[in-house]
Amino acid sequence: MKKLIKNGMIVTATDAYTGDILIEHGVITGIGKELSAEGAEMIDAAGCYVFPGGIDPHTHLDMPFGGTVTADDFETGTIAAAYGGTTTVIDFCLTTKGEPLQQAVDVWHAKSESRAAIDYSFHLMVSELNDRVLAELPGIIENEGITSLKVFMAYKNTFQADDGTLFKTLQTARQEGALVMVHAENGDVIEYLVNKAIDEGNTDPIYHALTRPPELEGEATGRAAYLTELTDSQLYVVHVTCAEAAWKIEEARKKGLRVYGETCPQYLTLDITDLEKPEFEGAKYVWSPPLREKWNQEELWKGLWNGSLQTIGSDQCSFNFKGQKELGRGDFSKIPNGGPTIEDRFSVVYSEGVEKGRISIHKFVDIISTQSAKLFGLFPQKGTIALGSDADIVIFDPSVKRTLSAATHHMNVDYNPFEGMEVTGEPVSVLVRGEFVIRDKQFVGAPGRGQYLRRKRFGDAARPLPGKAEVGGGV
Ligand SMILES: NC(=O)NCCC(=O)O
Ligand SMILES: [Zn+2]
Ligand SMILES: [Zn+2]
Repeated sequence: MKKLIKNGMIVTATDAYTGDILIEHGVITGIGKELSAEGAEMIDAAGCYVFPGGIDPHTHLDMPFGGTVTADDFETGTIAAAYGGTTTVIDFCLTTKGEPLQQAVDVWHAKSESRAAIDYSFHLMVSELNDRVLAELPGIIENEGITSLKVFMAYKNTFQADDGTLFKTLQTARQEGALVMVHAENGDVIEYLVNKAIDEGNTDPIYHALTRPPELEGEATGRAAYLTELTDSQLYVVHVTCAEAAWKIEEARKKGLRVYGETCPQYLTLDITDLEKPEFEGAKYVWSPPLREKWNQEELWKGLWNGSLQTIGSDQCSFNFKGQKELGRGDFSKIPNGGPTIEDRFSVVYSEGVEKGRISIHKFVDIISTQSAKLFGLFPQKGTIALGSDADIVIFDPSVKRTLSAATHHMNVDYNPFEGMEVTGEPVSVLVRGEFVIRDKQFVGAPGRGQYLRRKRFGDAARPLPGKAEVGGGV
């Protein structure tokens, strides 16, 4: 059925104007003033912003980690994401050494296809790059449309790959048009510091942060950037937490390298003192890389504003406090790393960023949606409000004031790291491909309605040609 969203303030990464949006067959077919369309359902957006749906480029749903599995799967995670204004997620498909890549991808399809309530895609983890993987990878990129590869430089003895693997992944990505993503921390030195701390009886959650100092994130970020330069490839550094890493990305970009950075709402708002909360509550704030000293937050905001950081990922990786985070009582290294942030990513960044005057509303749209669509080969199908784009839309009321809490969130987890935070603004209704998923703050979608997205290769639209149908992927 046709829909007409009337009188909202339409905001993209570049424009803001009051107008109407016509939706037919899931895509935007009209944008203008005082549009009318026979038989269309009218949706009043007066007093609200009308944003492109949020794109979360970094989630871990239904993921095994640290001897347990994340509390949110593709059903609960994507429903919570939709409540929060996110209409697409890109999740990390894990691989293990020796396993055919297609088998790993099939496992991720099985986790998601009947469960996802919003659209989704996968990045592929590269744990080794031998002849077998080299032979299989081009087919996965082409057939699955998985055009981003993830290399962990930390988590020794589990996910960590060596520098040779990172180097070969960058080379392959250059040839195949893929974007290499790195978790940038020096895993070898961290392993040494963690063992030393435990041996010395330093087992509380705060030691998670103290054994992963910012220099080790900056060092790994710089190393990855040099390898990117050497291979003339492209690099995306996930979850940047600190000035040391942000400055390395800035330096690489000044050299003209294709190096990009993501940060997360938790690094913009929470800090290392949260790990000192009593009664083991500090475990709720264990992420890798860890929360940093507060002054880093303004450096991250500056990086977003000046363009050295491009995107905001949630790094959703939820574990219950009871029974999961508690696995690390008496040994911080056994606390499952990660937290529940998929739902509040959009509103925390809007409220702390736009409402507090740190970024413009266009920059907000850019970092919460548009840049992820561009970097990960989804633009302009996703990431903007334009003729022909999917009607992934958030109707957002900027006048609402509310308090974030586990008591009211929709994630399948028993705490919220932003508990008690006052935010301004709330997604009222959210549409994915023209269908309501959230209507008047209620979930009206269904698990399984989300579609898997095959993505374009990195930089495919660096120069779109007139007469060719497809554009997108350009940055
Ligand atoms: N970030 C985190 O602590 N957990 C999720 C896994 C990862 O992204 O490193
Ligand atoms: Zn990571
Ligand atoms: Zn992650």
